[in-house]
Amino acid sequence: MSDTNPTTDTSAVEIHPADLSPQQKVSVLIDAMPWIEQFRGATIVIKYGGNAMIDGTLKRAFAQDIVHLRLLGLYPVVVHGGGPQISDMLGKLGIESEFRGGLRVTTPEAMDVVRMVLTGQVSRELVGLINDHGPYAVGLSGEDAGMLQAKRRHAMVDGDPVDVGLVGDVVKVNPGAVKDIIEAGRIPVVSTVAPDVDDPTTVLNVNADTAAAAIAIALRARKLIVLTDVEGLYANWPDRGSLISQLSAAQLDQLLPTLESGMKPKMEACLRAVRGGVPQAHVIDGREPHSILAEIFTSAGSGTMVVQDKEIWV
Ligand SMILES: Nc1ncnc2c1ncn2[C@@H]1O[C@H](COP(=O)(O)OP(=O)(O)O)[C@@H](O)[C@H]1O
Ligand SMILES: CC(=O)N[C@@H](CCC(=O)OP(=O)(O)O)C(=O)O
Repeated sequence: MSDTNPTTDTSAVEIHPADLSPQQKVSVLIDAMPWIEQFRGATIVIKYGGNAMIDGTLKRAFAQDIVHLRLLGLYPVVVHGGGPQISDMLGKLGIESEFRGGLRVTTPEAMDVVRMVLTGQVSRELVGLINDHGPYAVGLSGEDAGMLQAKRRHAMVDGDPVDVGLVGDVVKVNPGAVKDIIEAGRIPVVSTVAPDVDDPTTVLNVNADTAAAAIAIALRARKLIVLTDVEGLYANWPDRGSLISQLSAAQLDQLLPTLESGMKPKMEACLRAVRGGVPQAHVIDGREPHSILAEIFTSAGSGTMVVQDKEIWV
């Protein structure tokens, strides 16, 4: 593969386990073994986007995959979003909601709702779904044990900075609390609200993709996996034939200015993670049941993988 052309892959095969012969089942296991061995003991940060939380079946499959990772000896850390859920609640409460440059304009009134929905609704639901399998999940927010600190930021619209209210970027991660939970054999589920580094009594709304990248770097994770509602990154969105299966950080750097909001923070997060020392960052399809397992434990992988510049696979 050339240094400038990311690989594209459009193949999608749907097979049910009952359709496999015993020999095929054994080949699947044999294919998975080296990956299980390679990632045993690894911390994997999984960002679960609000748009990927489509229905109960998918959410249960997600929770099951997270528990499978733990049982196979990996250390999953879930960082969740909840943009659509926040918008729904703001709508129900009659509070106007607007995005500028991909960030929600967050008034103090809206911030109360963001915090309530992320920590009191989305986190509780995910913790409950994971704990259906055993007492694994512990929910915590960026406010707990000083885990995250954020600095207020602007959005960029047509090259100009625009005020978006109580919105921040993570500037400091103290991973102690998350590590304690992992060491206790449990699964941290993180909500990305964070105290303002310049005024700790104020809490800021943080984009969950970029927060997940910062957490992955601080935990020295082996992978950041971002689940969303498309197969991965398309070179020519919305051309479904242009899915990129892998690209280097340098290739992504070149592509970033061409990307639209939605995918832009996700790919910025992947770039930040890889440049911050995370060996691989992935964007995968959260609408596909068990796409996390397909990504980690199959040779083909799934979605789009961003790797360090020297690691591009041919
Ligand atoms: N180049 C691209 N490749 C894939 N998706 C893209 C691209 N550009 C824009 N998008 C949009 O980005 C969306 C994913 O971002 P978003 O809606 O913020 O997801 P989430 O809630 O999972 O964080 C996709 O559904 C798609 O509409
Ligand atoms: C500043 C900002 O825009 N914050 C996001 C936080 C939630 C989020 O990122 O959720 P998804 O991953 O589901 O998009 C918001 O208020 O929607």
